[in-house]
Amino acid sequence: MFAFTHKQADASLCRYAARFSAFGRSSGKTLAGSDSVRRIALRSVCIGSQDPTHDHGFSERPGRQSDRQTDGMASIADFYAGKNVLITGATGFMGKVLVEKLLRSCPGVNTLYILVRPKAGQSMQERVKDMMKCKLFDRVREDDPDFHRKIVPISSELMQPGLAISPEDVERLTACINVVFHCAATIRFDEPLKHALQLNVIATQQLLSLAQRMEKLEAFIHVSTAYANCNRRHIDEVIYPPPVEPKKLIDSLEWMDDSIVRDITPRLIGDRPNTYTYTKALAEFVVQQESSKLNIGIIRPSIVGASWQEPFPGWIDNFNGPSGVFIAAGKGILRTMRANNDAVADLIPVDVVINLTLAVGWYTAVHRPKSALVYNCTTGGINPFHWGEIEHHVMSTFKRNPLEQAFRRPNANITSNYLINQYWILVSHKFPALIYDLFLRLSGQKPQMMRIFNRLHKAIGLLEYFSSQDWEWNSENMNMLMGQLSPEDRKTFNFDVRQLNWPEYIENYCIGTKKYVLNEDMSDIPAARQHLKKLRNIRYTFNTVLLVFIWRVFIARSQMARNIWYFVVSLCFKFLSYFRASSTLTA
Ligand SMILES: CCCCCCCCCCCCCCCCCCCC(=O)SCCNC(=O)CCNC(=O)[C@H](O)C(C)(C)COP(=O)(O)OP(=O)(O)OC[C@H]1O[C@@H](n2cnc3c(N)ncnc32)[C@H](O)[C@@H]1OP(=O)(O)O
Ligand SMILES: NC(=O)C1=CN([C@@H]2O[C@H](COP(=O)(O)OP(=O)(O)OC[C@H]3O[C@@H](n4cnc5c(N)ncnc54)[C@H](OP(=O)(O)O)[C@@H]3O)[C@@H](O)[C@H]2O)C=CC1
Repeated sequence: MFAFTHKQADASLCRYAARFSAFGRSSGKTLAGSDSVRRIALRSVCIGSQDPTHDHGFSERPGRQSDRQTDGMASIADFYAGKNVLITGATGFMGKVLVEKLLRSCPGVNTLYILVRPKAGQSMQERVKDMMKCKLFDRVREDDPDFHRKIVPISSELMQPGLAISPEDVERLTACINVVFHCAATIRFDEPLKHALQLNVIATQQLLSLAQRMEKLEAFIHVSTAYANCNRRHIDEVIYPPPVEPKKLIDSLEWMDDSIVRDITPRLIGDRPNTYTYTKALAEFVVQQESSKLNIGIIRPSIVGASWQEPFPGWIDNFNGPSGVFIAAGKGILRTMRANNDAVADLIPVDVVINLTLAVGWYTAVHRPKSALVYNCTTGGINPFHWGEIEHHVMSTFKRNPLEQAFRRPNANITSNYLINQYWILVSHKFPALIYDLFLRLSGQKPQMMRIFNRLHKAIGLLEYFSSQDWEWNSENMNMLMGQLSPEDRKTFNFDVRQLNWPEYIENYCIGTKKYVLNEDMSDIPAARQHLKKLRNIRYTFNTVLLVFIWRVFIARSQMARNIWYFVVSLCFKFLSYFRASSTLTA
């Protein structure tokens, strides 16, 4: 808990943020990367931590709400009616689905304030305009063509002190916001620690400080990840002690230059696979520290995939997690990957996560649990499906609905054996890439396949940790919440994954990657099939040429190879004659 006032907290966080922004520019003035410095650095940040908290009591928090609703069974849409909602990460994958669902299923919602930054040469307004044109919003557009009037973008760069929100906007938000959904984060697995800390932890801290100043705030919902504690096998709905006290880490990294931080990062993150899961765990702790002052809910989704039902099946807009793997396999580029066939593939559809998130917003505001409630949002313990089954359904879907301009016919296999995987990487990835690049060179083009494979191997390498083992998540709070919903809300905000039909979901997911990520037209499938036939003919021709070449090099030149060849051929011939004779006899 912070022992100082909100204003002081803000000032101190702004200082951290300002110092962090200066890090990249200050490398010349900081200490050199000697071993002793690294040791001191590590010692200064590795400290003991607290006990887990799991308090399900409910409390009154005086002075937080002006127009509180107390009827636990009131509908979720009714709760959001007239409310002002603040959303971070609204331009991201999950944020967009959250905005869409709020507009569609809670038509009475007053205003959605979304924190957006200018990016890639586009102003904040242009980005929001583009976002609202997205196909995802088709159903909302049909219901209310004027829906954009409810969306108010607020310029904000979360990496900056005070989140770079103007004083006028701060005033506006603190006066009217009822519910906050914090979705923004860097989800890259290779993010430098300082950057991940700045966005996932410090920005969260700053948002919490802002939230404390919101006069009408009823709930603060933080989106975490089920893998924040992936160093444990069994994960309960509690906030585990952080690997390090966030404030100490922030203070310690302050004086280190980027190269030292890079060197000590593996020691700091310890048994976590990347800076993403590490900083998300720290963020949970930071959020928990505010739970005596705010009504807080924490959602922990596992691997978020395409939509299951809403607004339509298979909606997806990025290459993250399994989507990139499915696409690479469908394009015939990815042929092998390390994954455990029998491990649970804990995918969760994005619409399920968003339905749960909105329900948690409602429940947290209405019931005000005494401490932050954590909701593990996973499928493995309820309706398990395995990577081996996923492989089968992905391959079968892409064979029936091929992607355009595939590199080879889709035929990917997963294996948990390192050596077998390395063998197939050599034979099925590197060798064809070399041949293709040779062909490109000879035809006067720039070679590119080897570069693509190197990037693919880097990406796959970062995912293997998650596809090679499984975890057990307790999801009591998700079940408890389901029991709290009215039958109507259970339908409108469905997060009951027992009803999920995996083969159908995976098929829609793969088709979704084709339609919405690659923007391919379903009417071009016959041409894509023709292309696969052409690839099959190229393969047959290539194999025949290879066989003739081997025959010329070895068989025609060596008596011993010729003898072995005749022996094998006569053996085959004898077998054939034997089977033909025995089948004639039985007939
Ligand atoms: C064998 C086949 C059968 C299938 C069955 C088996 C499947 C096993 C699948 C296993 C999946 C396991 C997934 C586990 C995930 C655990 C998740 C934990 C949950 C979470 O909380 S967070 C969400 C997950 N986060 C991520 O997935 C992020 C991972 N990505 C990264 O960290 C970086 O993107 C990466 C991989 C380091 C690459 O970085 P970089 O090289 O810098 O590239 P960019 O990201 O900048 O992308 C550049 C450009 O390329 C496009 N892109 C990215 N990936 C692909 C791809 N696979 N194919 C084609 N194109 C791709 C990307 O969109 C960018 O395009 P722009 O136009 O935007 O420039
Ligand atoms: N996808 C998944 O599989 C899972 C995701 N999660 C969690 O869900 C949340 C949302 O993830 P997802 O939607 O997939 O992620 P995305 O990467 O799609 O979206 C991230 C969002 O954060 C915003 N953001 C990032 N950096 C900044 C910044 N410096 N200033 C302002 N905004 C910024 C992005 O804005 P911009 O468009 O400007 O970049 C974007 O809106 C995250 O908290 C993530 O940890 C949890 C489990 C699984």
